Amino acid sequence: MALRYPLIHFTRRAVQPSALELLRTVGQQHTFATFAPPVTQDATGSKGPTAMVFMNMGGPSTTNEVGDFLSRLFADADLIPLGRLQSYLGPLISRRRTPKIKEQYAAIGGGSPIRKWSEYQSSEMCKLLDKLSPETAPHKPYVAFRYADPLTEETYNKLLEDGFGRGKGGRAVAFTQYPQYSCSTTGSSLNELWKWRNRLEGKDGSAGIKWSVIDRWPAHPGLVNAIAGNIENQLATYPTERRGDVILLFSAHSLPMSVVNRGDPYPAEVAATVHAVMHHLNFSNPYRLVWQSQVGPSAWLGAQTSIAVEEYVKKGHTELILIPVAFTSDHIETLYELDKEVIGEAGHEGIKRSESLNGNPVFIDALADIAHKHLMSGQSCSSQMRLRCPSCKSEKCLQQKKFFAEQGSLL
Ligand SMILES: C=CC1=C(C)c2cc3[nH]c(cc4nc(cc5[nH]c(cc1n2)c(C)c5CCC(=O)O)C(CCC(=O)O)=C4C)c(C)c3C=C
Ligand code: FES
Ligand SMILES: [Fe+2]
Repeated sequence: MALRYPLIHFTRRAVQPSALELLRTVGQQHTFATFAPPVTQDATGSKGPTAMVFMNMGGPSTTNEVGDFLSRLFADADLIPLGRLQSYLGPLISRRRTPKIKEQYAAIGGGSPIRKWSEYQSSEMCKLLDKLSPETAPHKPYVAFRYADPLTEETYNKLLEDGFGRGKGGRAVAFTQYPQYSCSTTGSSLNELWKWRNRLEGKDGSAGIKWSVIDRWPAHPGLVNAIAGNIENQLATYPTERRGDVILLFSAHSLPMSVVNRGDPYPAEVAATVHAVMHHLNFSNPYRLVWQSQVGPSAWLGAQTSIAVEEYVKKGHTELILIPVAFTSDHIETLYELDKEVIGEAGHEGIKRSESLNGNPVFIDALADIAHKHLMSGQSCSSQMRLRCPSCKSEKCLQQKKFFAEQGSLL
């Protein structure tokens, strides 16, 4: 069998809180021990508490966690299908890849900031949501990662300890933090959530947690506004007379062509984000969407970000802004791949990057609005999520989608 992953070549108000402020805020999160167990309706008319579960891939918080992170990632057949050899090849590839990736995390400060940002974003969003949606308050923030702590299993157990499910009912919203849906990212997180739901609550799930899913939000006006604000901030650093000629290079994590050809919705949804941002900016600048972070020798969706920058420089374009568009916080692919490799190696001071969303208050308002609209809609998931990829053969996808769709109306 051919080895697909051969052993190792393999704003507006964008004021970011300081690390200290962050710690303080996270420390002030609602402590759930004080919450009453879920009820259908309390004396104030609230149907809460409502658990708001932020789903994402996660990342190693320290370099010591890189090995475990990669071994979970290469064990995920929804992301990297290695067939019957998965349990043999996955650990082998991840072990061989660990030293290189460890160095990259060391170079960006010793770990991924994703946990810190996810905890901050979810707790800030819940505070806003308590005001926007008293009917479903209080809202309790949770984070469930696919490959790093807190893992989905741990978070599901926490939900049960906190009085949701197992005969007590209660409502939880699985809120993907990937704005654009891919079966390799959000799909994988939902498969994992569904797996732990079956293992920890049993398949019949009588008075189990009532789940609904926010499965995509690629063109939400708040997301668009936050990305556009960051671009405008960076554009303002160029001289006025040349500002309109700066190339805007939107960059998203690529997908293997096998996933694209299966009919994955991600490329079209990323393009929808880019178009909405450019519309918001009144198409002020020339732009392109390019794709980064290809791994291994198989064919991936292009044009590749690093090559696009090199080629534009060769054509004499040395003023361009790279814009991360498919991830909501910093990670090695912004801080290492874009900043150190692509921009660092290009060696032109006119080549810059717009900020990631991180703690941007415009973005946190957007999260609250997305969640509020979802809670008011009563929908268990979007109609788009009910449809499988045309060439999907996965029984897991079929059952998972059926489960979430059958949660029915939540009003
Ligand atoms: C929306 C974003 C992402 C998509 C789509 C995605 C698909 C995808 N990724 C791999 C393989 C790897 N990804 C790795 C790291 C990684 N991936 C994303 C995002 C998406 N991936 C991020 C943000 C990160 C970095 C996390 C961080 O904390 O910094 C890795 C591990 C790193 C490495 O070994 O290079 C692999 C491997 C595939 C195969 C895939 C689509 C099928
Ligand atoms: S792979 Fe897309 S629905 Fe199964
Ligand atoms: Fe990835």
